[in-house]
Amino acid sequence: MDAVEKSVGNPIERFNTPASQDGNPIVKYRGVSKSYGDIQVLKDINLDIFPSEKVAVIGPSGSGKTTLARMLMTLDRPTTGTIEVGGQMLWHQAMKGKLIPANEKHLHQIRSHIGMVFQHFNLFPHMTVLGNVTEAPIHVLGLKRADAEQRAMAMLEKVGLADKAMEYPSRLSGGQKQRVAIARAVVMRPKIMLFDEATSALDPELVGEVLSVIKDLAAQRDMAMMLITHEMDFARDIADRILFTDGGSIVEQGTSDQIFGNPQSPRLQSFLSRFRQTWYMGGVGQVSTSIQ
Ligand SMILES: Nc1ncnc2c1ncn2[C@@H]1O[C@H](COP(=O)(O)OP(=O)(O)OP(=O)(O)O)[C@@H](O)[C@H]1O
Repeated sequence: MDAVEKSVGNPIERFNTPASQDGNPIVKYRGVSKSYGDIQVLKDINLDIFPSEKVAVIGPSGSGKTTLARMLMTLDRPTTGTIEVGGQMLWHQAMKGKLIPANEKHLHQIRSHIGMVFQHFNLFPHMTVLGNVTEAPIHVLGLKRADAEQRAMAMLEKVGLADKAMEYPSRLSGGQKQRVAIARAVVMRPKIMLFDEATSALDPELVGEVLSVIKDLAAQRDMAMMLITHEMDFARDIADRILFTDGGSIVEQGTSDQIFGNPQSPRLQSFLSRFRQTWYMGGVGQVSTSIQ
């Protein structure tokens, strides 16, 4: 056991399953670890996320937040441990301790339950906004074009971009592109949406419009969300539960009042004090609520 592991110990857990949940998590991580060569990036993660629960993940740069999400997106595989989505295993333990993927058809089906929004929007530049949002409903869900367009227009309405349906991405602002990316993911009606620093690549004046769309979706939609963010106020406003990661472990988790108002672990206290300092140093006219 290395020095970091010793100091981590068991996570500080002050989170009880909400009374409204039926006890069946939509996502289950069990003993998930990830190493790149000799470097252990995630250490024995155990995590349940419940239907419609909004979970924010905060922590210093390099603490493993994105890796945690990449495993769930099936973009990368755990070195050990298992992850289930909707009761289905993403990766199976195979002989001699090696992990093998679920078969392609199975993975494809599970992936359709997971929506993802990244820092970079990755829209198809040669398609209109409407084309971007209807692509997956037509080709993955097999909807008829007219049905897909009706569903897509309703989503574009929700993100405030119905009037841009026939525009090409190159004619949109960064904030608008990210709202299209959100519409494109949510139109699939996923069981869980992952947002990985969805506003980090945006100019500061465009951040608010994207956060506000995500907040609206969180309030209206009966789907779970995992939100990796450096925006502390956003995490506080939106999350039912906040996870603090450091050194590849979930060090502490709780409600936003617990995490921000009464942090227990010295590492979370130190992380938040840096944030408060950044906030304070933002000074007049530019109050920064994010840290890197
Ligand atoms: N493909 C890879 N090969 C080697 N190391 C990697 C790889 N991907 C991530 N890492 C390392 O894993 C650690 C965790 O990275 P990760 O991106 O999950 O952190 P993070 O908390 O999301 O950071 P940030 O807030 O800066 O995005 C980092 O030290 C990173 O350098």
